[in-house]
Amino acid sequence: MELPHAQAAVLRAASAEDATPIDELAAETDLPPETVTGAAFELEERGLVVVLSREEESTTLTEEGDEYADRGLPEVRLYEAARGLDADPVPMGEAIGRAGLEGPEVDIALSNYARKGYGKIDSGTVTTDPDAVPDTDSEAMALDAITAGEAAPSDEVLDRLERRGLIERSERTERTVTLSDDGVTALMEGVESRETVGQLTPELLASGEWRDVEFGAYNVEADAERVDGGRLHVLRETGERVKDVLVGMGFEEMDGPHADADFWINDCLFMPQDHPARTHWDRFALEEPSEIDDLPEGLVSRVERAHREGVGPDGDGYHSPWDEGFARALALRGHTTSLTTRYLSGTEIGEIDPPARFFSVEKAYRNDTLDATHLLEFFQIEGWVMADSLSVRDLMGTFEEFYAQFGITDIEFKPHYNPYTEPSFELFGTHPTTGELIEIGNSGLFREEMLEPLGVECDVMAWGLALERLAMLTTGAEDIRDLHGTLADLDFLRNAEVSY
Ligand SMILES: N[C@@H](Cc1ccccc1)C(=O)O
Repeated sequence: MELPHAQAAVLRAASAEDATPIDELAAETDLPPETVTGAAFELEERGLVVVLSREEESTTLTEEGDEYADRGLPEVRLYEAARGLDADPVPMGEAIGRAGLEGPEVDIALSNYARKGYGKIDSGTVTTDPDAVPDTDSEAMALDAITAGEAAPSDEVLDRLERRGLIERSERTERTVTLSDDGVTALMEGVESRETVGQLTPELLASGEWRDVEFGAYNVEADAERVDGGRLHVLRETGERVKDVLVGMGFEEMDGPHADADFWINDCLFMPQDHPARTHWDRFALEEPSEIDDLPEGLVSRVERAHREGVGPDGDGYHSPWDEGFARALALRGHTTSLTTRYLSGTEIGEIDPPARFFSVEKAYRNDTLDATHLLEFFQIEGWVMADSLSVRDLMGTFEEFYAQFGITDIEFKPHYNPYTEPSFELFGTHPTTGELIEIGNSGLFREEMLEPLGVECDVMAWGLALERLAMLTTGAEDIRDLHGTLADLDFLRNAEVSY
């Protein structure tokens, strides 16, 4: 039988008794592993070998892990150094010096010391717990086992080492090749190798040689090196997708300033000036410039009147002070509803007649406490629909249609309160992995006290949805900080898929 060179070599190197790993065949045939894999699959297609694939998890030490495997974990070294000194408690500086800890190792030692029960660190001194046994430190033992290529330690220890950046775990496909009966027969009858050409070159073309050579087939299943090229950030990708969906639903995009007057951010929304969200605690005020130059005069007095007296014959205002200076103050917008008030007032693109639909996917800024579901700046999916007659059913139907585009069909609504909408609803979605209900948005029908001063005479339903929360539902991220910011998980960002 005549076979291309690589296939003939692999066939000769394979055995009928043992399953030989690709790496071994590569070493034996002096061919690159990708070529061996390709040849093995082609031989399997001819029925001459059997290729078995198995997923293997491999663990390797990082540079830092390697160093600790060699010199000991910083916290263990600190414990041993402190034990060796004749005092208890030991002055910290002395223990650190004796342990030979330098630079970042000092913090690493201190932060793991108490966690592992080696003793206490208190006002510049170190105490040692006489019962601690650093010789059996599970992390140190795991580092040793990995170095020696011994059986994998428990997942829990591996997780901790991975979080400390001491190991890297990766999955690879391990393939083995075994001769089939037909393969053995072919070898006994004799196999000759024939050269094949892997790549068409300008020389082959120019010389006309391409007419006579035999080209090797492409193997699209061969293992290839993984290359992490650049890609759009999941949030950006989700945002782009949201825009496409909304444009598809007939919405037009709004645009406007990130730093804006409180007038547009709050006063036009019938937010009383003494509302708790308007204190300096919650907003990022601008120092320079601190005030907007121009506000539309007529609108300012209509808004002031609504705040003081309410709207309509039975209207009632807030009976609280209203000050134009307060309305002029500039801040980073705490919600993108400032774009909605600008557009509804007619100052951006002129009067808007019903029916109309507008949206934005833009940043908002709040002085919140950072946690798994809150960031200081985040993207809001703002939107509103203006029509002659709208009901809560229209609002719910719009959300159902919107979220269904992302595969989310189980949103829940909860009655809520906003000074500018009546009725108001909060939206919740179920997290795909934790099963927890998370808040994904806020919505309602704008009330008269807001619409009348803006000169809007028909119904408007509106909402602000959190883009990050939508991304958490579609990607399964459990912590918003995995998506965005200094703690973002690169692996997650490389692999996350935006599902819809
Ligand atoms: N501005 C609200 C969202 C919202 C917009 C419009 C109407 C109702 C609610 C928020 O940030 O939570």
